[in-house]
Amino acid sequence: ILAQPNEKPQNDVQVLILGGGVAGIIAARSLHEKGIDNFKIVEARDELGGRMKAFQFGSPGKQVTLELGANWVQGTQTGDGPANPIFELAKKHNLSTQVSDYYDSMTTYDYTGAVNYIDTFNKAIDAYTNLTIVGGGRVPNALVDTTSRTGYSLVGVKPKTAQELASEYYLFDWEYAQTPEQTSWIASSWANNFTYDPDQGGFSDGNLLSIDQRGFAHLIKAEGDEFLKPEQILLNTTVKSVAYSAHGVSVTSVNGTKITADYAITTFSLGVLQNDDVTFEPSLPEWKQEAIQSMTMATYTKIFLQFPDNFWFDTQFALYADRERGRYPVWQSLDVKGFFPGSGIVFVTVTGDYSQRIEALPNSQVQEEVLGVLRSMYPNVTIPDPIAFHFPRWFEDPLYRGSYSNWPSSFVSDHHENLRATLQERLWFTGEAMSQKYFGFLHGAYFEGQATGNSVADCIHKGGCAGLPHVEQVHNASPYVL
Ligand SMILES: Cc1cc2nc3c(=O)[nH]c(=O)nc-3n(C[C@H](O)[C@H](O)[C@H](O)COP(=O)(O)OP(=O)(O)OC[C@H]3O[C@@H](n4cnc5c(N)ncnc54)[C@H](O)[C@@H]3O)c2cc1C
Repeated sequence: ILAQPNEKPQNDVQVLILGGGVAGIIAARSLHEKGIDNFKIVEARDELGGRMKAFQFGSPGKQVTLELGANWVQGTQTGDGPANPIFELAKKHNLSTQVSDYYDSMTTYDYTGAVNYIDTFNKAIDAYTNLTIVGGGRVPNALVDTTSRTGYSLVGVKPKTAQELASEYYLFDWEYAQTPEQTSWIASSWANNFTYDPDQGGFSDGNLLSIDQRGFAHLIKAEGDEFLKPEQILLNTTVKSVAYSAHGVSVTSVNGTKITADYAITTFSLGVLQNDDVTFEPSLPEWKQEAIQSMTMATYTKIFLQFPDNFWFDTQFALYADRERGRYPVWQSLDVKGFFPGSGIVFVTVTGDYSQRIEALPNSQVQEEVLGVLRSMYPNVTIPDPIAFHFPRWFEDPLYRGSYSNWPSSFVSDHHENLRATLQERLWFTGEAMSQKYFGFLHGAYFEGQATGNSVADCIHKGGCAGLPHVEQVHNASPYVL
């Protein structure tokens, strides 16, 4: 039977929220707060939280709950200034955290062993601060973006030695998960200033590490428990395709379930969108694809080791300067006061291309390389085999394809607008990668989820809306002329 021309098709729900991470849950909360409860969150995994993902680590009897993904509340609050909403959720849900002392609890090493180069390290802190101030200062003058490497050079910083390069790495790559060459000067300065610099509208320069044994994701799960009903959550359901038109959306899962809705909000990571892990019908327009492929999905990898006994530094952090920049550089002890004393756990972080490299290797080879670095750091200690060893492969994981987004200097404001833009007035895009000020961060996912949830609710209340606009073609400010 053909539908009558004016008959409005009945959809299963008003809004489908695709993905149950921070952005999805906060989008749902915003809908709920505006009186829209006819929504469903569709999540591939068996739990909510997304990239807030805990696991049990350690040999039997010595196990601790640690975080494979997000671990820090980055920027908290200064006085009664703006607060990081993740900090507020951590307080509200009594999350157990510890102050992470990035700058003053540091021991330095290079490939010859323990070497004190704290002076070099402190100079790198000043260089980075200067980089972000001058980078932010380009915005009011409408100066063109460049890479952060260009920025460093323009503020007179040209690291050369292994110790200088490791110090730079700690300030830069360890945050953005990519090199200064791969990263926008303006966008990285903004992300830094709006998060860490209260003088620029940021929260604070404090960082809290979650040590909560319910997992860091407890804060977002507990928030969800306050308003989500069981019928609003569909777990263990991997979305395969999303069909969209001016009349609504239809979502099909890998096991064939089909759900229709008036609106859909996708929260898939940038990596998932880039890799066609979910397909769209019709395929995404050229301007949307250009935006998706022009932003970068970076990777940040924590490699966990547990030893029978602690033989290492007694600070929270250690920096290792290899001959090769980015080779197992940032070490963090959890076997330290306030964290998990007696646990025998230490972890090392790699990022960017180095993360992709180790994901392609067998665990045994990565373990050997890491032990080799420890032997360089401690030439006089006989390093035993670890009793537990683990690292996640975020880049290979088809639900993420990396850890968080990073903004390259070729990604311009119009691309950013197009990344967020609505399709056919029905299909909305949100998540950390869509945040202009806080891409990469949990609070970026939060603010984007909130903004999208509010916009979709307003749209429904108005009986429809155009959604967020796009730019059909992204042009150079002044064209190339032959
Ligand atoms: C290793 C690592 C360290 C980090 N450290 C920090 C930190 O210390 N502090 C900080 O602020 N941020 C950190 N981040 C970033 C932070 O975790 C993210 O910005 C944030 O969690 C993103 O939330 P989201 O809702 O946008 O995306 P996601 O959490 O990715 O949510 C999307 C959801 O979609 C689901 N999904 C994907 N594909 C499908 C499909 N086909 N069908 C159904 N569901 C699907 C996923 O399972 C996921 O639950 C880190 C991330 C990683 C990976």
